[in-house]
Amino acid sequence: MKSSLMHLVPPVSRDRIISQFPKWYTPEACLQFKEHFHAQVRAACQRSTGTVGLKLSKVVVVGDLYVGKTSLINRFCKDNFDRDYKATIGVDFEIERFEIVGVPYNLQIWDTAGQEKFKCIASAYYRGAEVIITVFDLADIQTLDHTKQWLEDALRENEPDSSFIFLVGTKKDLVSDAVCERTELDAIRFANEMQAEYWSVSAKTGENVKEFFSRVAALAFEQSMIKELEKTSGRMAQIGAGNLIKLEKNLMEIPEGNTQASLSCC
Ligand SMILES: Nc1nc2c(ncn2[C@@H]2O[C@H](COP(=O)(O)OP(=O)(O)OP(=O)(O)O)[C@@H](O)[C@H]2O)c(=O)[nH]1
Ligand SMILES: [Mg+2]
Repeated sequence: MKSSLMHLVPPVSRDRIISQFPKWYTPEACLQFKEHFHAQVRAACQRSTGTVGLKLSKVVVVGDLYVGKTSLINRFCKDNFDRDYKATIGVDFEIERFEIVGVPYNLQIWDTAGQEKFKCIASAYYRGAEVIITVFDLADIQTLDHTKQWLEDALRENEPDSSFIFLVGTKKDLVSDAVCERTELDAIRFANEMQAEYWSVSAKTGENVKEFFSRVAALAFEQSMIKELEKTSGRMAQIGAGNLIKLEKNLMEIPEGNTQASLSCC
């Protein structure tokens, strides 16, 4: 039964297969400087029999109207770009399939409306976001000022410290390198205050779009795997301060000689 169902699912496209941890955009505003997946996560992925295949993380994209949220998502999910503006009404979502360290994984990407009149509809979908992407327009600096409010609204609907936060400057193609660099300085300051990782992208040219979503997927995947390991090992796993993970030997297959694994995530 299982194998016949497997045949119905087309393979994940090559550029959605992640085996190395994708790199950050700038070290000045980076959530985690890791270069590899956590050892326990890799081990769990190798043991995985496919039951973790239904993994899905919720991503919510917020920001002012016209900043390019829909365009960013469409560039990544459909590889297209529409120069005409069609306002998002309420919310919309896409599911994007990945394979991370051999394990099938999905991002459910929620595109929300930036227009004030749709805000109460859109905010009903903020709950349970593992990732919050706050978007502004590199060519319209005022939209950066509004990102903190968008983030605050999204965080209000979620448990404290339960979401990864990204700040994304869009329309990189519309600004010169000098303007981009200047705006990035402000954006990086904002990102640090918001405890967000920063990226500059262009939906028009596609610059940094795949890299950005690969990074989102890898961070969200690892976090959800760690949560699952914590759950399955129950009392034994504990995430300590500074993102240290400590897992007992018998359950987590730690090499002989170590009484405890203690690996920094960042
Ligand atoms: N040159 C350029 N234009 C862009 C880019 N991204 C979006 N745009 C344009 O900006 C306009 C707004 O883009 P949308 O993606 O619809 O904006 P939005 O944030 O989804 O807007 P709402 O749905 O109203 O919240 C459209 O005309 C897009 O073609 C980009 O990277 N470069
Ligand atoms: Mg939109």
